[in-house]
Amino acid sequence: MSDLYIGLMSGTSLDGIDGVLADFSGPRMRVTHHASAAFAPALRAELLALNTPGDNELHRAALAGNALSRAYAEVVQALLQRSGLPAHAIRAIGAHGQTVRHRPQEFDGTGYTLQLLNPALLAERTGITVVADLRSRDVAAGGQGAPLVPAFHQGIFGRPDETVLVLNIGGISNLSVLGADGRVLGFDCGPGNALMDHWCQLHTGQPFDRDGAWAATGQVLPGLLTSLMQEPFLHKPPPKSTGRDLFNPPWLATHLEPFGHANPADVQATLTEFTATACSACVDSYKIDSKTLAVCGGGALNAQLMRRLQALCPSLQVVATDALGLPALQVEAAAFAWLARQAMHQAPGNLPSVTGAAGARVLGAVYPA
Ligand SMILES: Nc1ncnc2c1ncn2[C@@H]1O[C@H](COP(=O)(O)OP(=O)(O)OP(=O)(O)O)[C@@H](O)[C@H]1O
Ligand SMILES: CC(=O)N[C@H]1[C@@H]2OC[C@@H](O2)[C@@H](O)[C@@H]1O[C@H](C)C(=O)O
Repeated sequence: MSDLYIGLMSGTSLDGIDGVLADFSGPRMRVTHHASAAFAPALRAELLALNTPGDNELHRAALAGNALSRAYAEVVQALLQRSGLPAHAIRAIGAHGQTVRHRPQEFDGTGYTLQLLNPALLAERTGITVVADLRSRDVAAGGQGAPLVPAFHQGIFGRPDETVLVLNIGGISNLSVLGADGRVLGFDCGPGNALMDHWCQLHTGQPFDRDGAWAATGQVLPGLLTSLMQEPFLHKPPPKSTGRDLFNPPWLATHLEPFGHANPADVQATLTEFTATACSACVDSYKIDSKTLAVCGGGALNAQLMRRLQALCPSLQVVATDALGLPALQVEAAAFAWLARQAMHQAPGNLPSVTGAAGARVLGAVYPA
């Protein structure tokens, strides 16, 4: 049996799907192929709409899950084509799905986390075993169900001689603290790109601020930054996770109200500074003997954000994970390939030290080929 897995991730940025083909047969996992696909505009709009309560949600969510699964299957086909491998060479696909609600430990004490997908359709279309719904078991065990990547980060980036810090800046940002002694912490820091993307789309028609070039033309508004930083989530101790349920356009609008006539470029500069400040505050509490802050996710490509992170973390060298051997845009998808492998080996995928779950658990539901 091969030791090849596919990981598929579509995250809170809602920009599209990242897929990797990962080979676990050597001493270190190796990504051999990467493919990505932007969402079709109608699918993106529907997934975004499904993040908030609306009419006929169950039906719409089921159809969006089907459409997403077809789009996932196309990314799988692209990976197979690029690698020249047949479907049966792949042991399993780890498929994240699209988070549309994330409310762990709320309401009835357990809460829920919901990633849209039709894993049965994905297995049917690809002929490959699918591992999906990778967060629910951790939530059922009293955990946050997120972040799940720290255990994978430890295997790839951990070092015996320093505490390595890995910051993922997707729609939401999360930090992994990889202790030299093998202990791992991790939690969501708060905003990543989601608010910046929303503001950029609204005022420039572009889906994101390429390289942070627009933000770089603005001036940070100190009053707005102070107001944004007062969000209670940012001051809660871990374990903690968040999402678009909190950091969304209405949340931003409330904070913007007193700054009604602000220059849009200044607001973009402030949102970029907000992400950098919220992340650097997390880093500050955990940097101990660290020398490097390794950044992954699309935020690593935002040059202005990276400059601001470096300015706010002067004792660390801020680099994209590319410098450590895994390109920033491949890390999350690779983590879901690893999570699928864990599930297929009946091995735990979560870290109770990160999510707060009652114990280590095998994550995911398996849909055989
Ligand atoms: N060249 C670039 N310049 C600035 N920002 C960029 C660039 N490329 C990507 N991004 C940002 O990265 C985002 C995508 O990041 P990523 O794919 O890591 O997010 P995600 O996986 O959806 O989120 P999450 O980690 O929260 O699940 C885009 O929406 C955009 O904001
Ligand atoms: C519920 C959910 O989808 N959470 C995502 C999201 O995107 C970033 C951050 O919020 C993180 O907690 C998580 O993703 C990564 C892959 C994780 O679980 O580690």
